[in-house]
Amino acid sequence: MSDIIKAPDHILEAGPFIYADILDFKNLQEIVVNYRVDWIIHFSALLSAIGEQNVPLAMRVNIEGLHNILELANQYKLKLFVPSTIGAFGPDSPRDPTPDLTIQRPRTIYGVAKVHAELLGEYYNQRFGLDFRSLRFPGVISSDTNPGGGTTDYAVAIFHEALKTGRYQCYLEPDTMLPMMYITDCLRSISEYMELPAEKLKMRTYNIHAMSFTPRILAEIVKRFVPEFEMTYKPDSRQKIADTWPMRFDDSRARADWGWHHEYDVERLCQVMFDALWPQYRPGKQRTKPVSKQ
Ligand SMILES: NC(=O)c1ccc[n+]([C@@H]2O[C@H](COP(=O)([O-])OP(=O)(O)OC[C@H]3O[C@@H](n4cnc5c(N)ncnc54)[C@H](O)[C@@H]3O)[C@@H](O)[C@H]2O)c1
Ligand SMILES: C[C@@H](O)[C@H](N)C(=O)O
Repeated sequence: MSDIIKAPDHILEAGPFIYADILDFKNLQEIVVNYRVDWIIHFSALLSAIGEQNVPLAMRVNIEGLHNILELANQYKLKLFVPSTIGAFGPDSPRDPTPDLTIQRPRTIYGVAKVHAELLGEYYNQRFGLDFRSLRFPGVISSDTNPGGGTTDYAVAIFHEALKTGRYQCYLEPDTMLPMMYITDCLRSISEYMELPAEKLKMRTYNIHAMSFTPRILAEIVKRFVPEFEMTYKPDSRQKIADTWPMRFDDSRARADWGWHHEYDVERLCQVMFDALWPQYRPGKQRTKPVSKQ
């Protein structure tokens, strides 16, 4: 694993970790040679909301960085995975559901860079035979890391705030529906997809889906675990982004072509998030049993 930031202890304990700046092509070459790299999983990016706050940096990291990674993968014949996103669609795309192949005119630099990555990766695949693979992910939810500056961050922050303060002020309107996925499904999708023989793939970029919910729906479930929880709403600039994104993803092609299936729905997601975060915020405090659905 690599990054330009210092890794927390649990990452250092999990395996080798090195500094790598995706904007430094020579250093990337050194790493590939010295560590005998044969696959690249290219996660580095500025997410949608933070990208709008610093467009020049987002262009460098998300576009120039991708160019380096593609060139590197092609030069050393590496297998390459680049995640895409619901953010690769825009207001002109069908939103409920959004199919794999449709109009893509995103309105964020993040989305524009992801469409660029999808197209360039597919071009390198056809032109040079590069084994480029991409999955378009919903908002990914995990208890391991803090939200990274995306439009879907509320669906992570809500769990921390519910346990920490019993309150959360949501920056999206209560009925804004977005596709989401639990991290375990996300990571499993990458490993299953990357292991597939190339002949199984009819496309190089697939939508994958797990669940869709609104802030209101999520707040109602959170309340079953933390009965005192209260959510208020104060939409900000992220609302404008969410309003242009898919509400539900049509992932039927991933399901048909290579057997994609999700295992976590919103109920199970809440269960695992509270299982993981409860001891951190309420150590020694008896876990309340979730109130069952009315
Ligand atoms: N989190 C989601 O909901 C989601 C959904 C769809 C797709 N994705 C994609 O998954 C990937 C990872 O997302 P995330 O949520 O972990 O984002 P994140 O913001 O948490 O992580 C991005 C990482 O990129 C690193 N980075 C920034 N500049 C760099 C540089 N010059 N060189 C090397 N590393 C650099 C940052 O230090 C950071 O650790 C992104 O490509 C994102 O588009 C994420
Ligand atoms: C959806 C995804 O790409 C990211 N979580 C964002 O909101 O920007």
